[in-house]
Amino acid sequence: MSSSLRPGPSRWRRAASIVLAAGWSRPETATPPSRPPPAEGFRLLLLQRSPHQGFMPGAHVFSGGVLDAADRSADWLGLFAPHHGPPRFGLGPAPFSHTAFPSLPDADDHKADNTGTLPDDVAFRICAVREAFEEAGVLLLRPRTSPPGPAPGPGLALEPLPGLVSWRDRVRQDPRHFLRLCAHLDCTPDIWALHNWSAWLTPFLRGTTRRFDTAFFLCCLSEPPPVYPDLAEVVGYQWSSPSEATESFLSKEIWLPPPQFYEVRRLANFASLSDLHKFCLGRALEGLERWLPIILLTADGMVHLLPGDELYLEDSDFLENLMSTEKKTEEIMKEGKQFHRIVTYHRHLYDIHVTVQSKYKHVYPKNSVVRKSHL
Ligand SMILES: CC(C)(COP(=O)(O)O)[C@@H](O)C(=O)NCCC(=O)NCCSC(=O)CC(=O)O
Ligand SMILES: Nc1ncnc2c1ncn2[C@@H]1O[C@H](COP(=O)(O)O)[C@@H](OP(=O)(O)O)[C@H]1O
Ligand SMILES: [Mg+2]
Repeated sequence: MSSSLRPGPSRWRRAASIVLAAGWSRPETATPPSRPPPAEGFRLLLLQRSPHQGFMPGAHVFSGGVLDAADRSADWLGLFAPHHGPPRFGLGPAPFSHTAFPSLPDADDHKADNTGTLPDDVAFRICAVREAFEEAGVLLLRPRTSPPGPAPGPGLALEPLPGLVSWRDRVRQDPRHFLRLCAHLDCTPDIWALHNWSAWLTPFLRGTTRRFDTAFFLCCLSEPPPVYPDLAEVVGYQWSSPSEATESFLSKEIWLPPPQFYEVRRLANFASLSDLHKFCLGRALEGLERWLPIILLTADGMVHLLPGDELYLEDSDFLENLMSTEKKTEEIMKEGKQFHRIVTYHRHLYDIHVTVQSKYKHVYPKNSVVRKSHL
């Protein structure tokens, strides 16, 4: 096995994303009769990125984007008062923090003076809520008069906003308008409905110039809100259960990047929205590991190695490196035992292998089995 070096540290963009899971009671008009109804009682919002995006063009992803200084502004304090404020804004005790591999060179927005700004736990949630509004027109807000603390069950998005298009244009042009929109509606971002779920670093691949350090939050809604793609960054959307999303991916209707595929498969462990919601509440204190996938190029494919896999090396050289081997993927798989990896055979065929125990009370996906007919 060899490693391949590329000069220069990447510029990391801190970002946030929401996995929006909604209960589903609509008639099954969208499911063709040839397909069985989905096994899971909830669906996930997948947004289709524009083919003109510089990063992951055309991919189906969860809504999300880069943290803006406006998401951390102390101007939010007045809106959260009087019920919520520093240090935790009603988010409950801080989750355990875990020794994180890798440590990153400071993100650009961290180099600025951070005094007087909101804590990360709040700012990333505001970012994720703002991006869901910008990209999908979904408003995850809560009236300022609501009782403090997290809601006991799945929530609801706000009704469609009169003047959506002009508000959205203003927010897209200047994210500071999002605070003004919230003040106008006498609401705050529903930060309490966003549960820590995962955190992914964009893996190193030759030619990848944009890399993200993304916090993924999970948000359960009792029913799917109307979605209005912005038709700029996002050109379409679908609500799919984990099994439907997997099927759409395998049948080449949609393309999912590996981390999003992993999350979809992980969510296939849950039979219902209430199970998923209870699970999120139950592990609120457990904290997260931020994962840097390391790419192993094989003679005929690519493997995304994840922490815990026997080939994964906690070596910061792999922030700017990949591994390569002259062996074929099948040979590499036969040689190993301790797996936490996504094997990519081709653009529309990934296989997840997990033989390690999950950490911090999270769930990992079940092994997925390659159908030889797809190879
Ligand atoms: C939400 C994003 C940060 C997008 O930000 P943008 O809307 O472009 O400002 C999105 O990049 C995201 O969800 N990132 C988290 C994980 C990630 O970076 N995934 C990319 C993986 S690419 C990959 O695995 C290599 C491949 O193409 O096979
Ligand atoms: N009409 C459009 N078509 C394609 N990409 C667009 C677009 N309008 C904005 N974008 C891109 O979407 C990204 C903004 O994403 P977000 O707000 O989710 O972080 C920016 O990419 P860059 O990050 O490359 O500048 C921006 O250039
Ligand atoms: Mg985006």
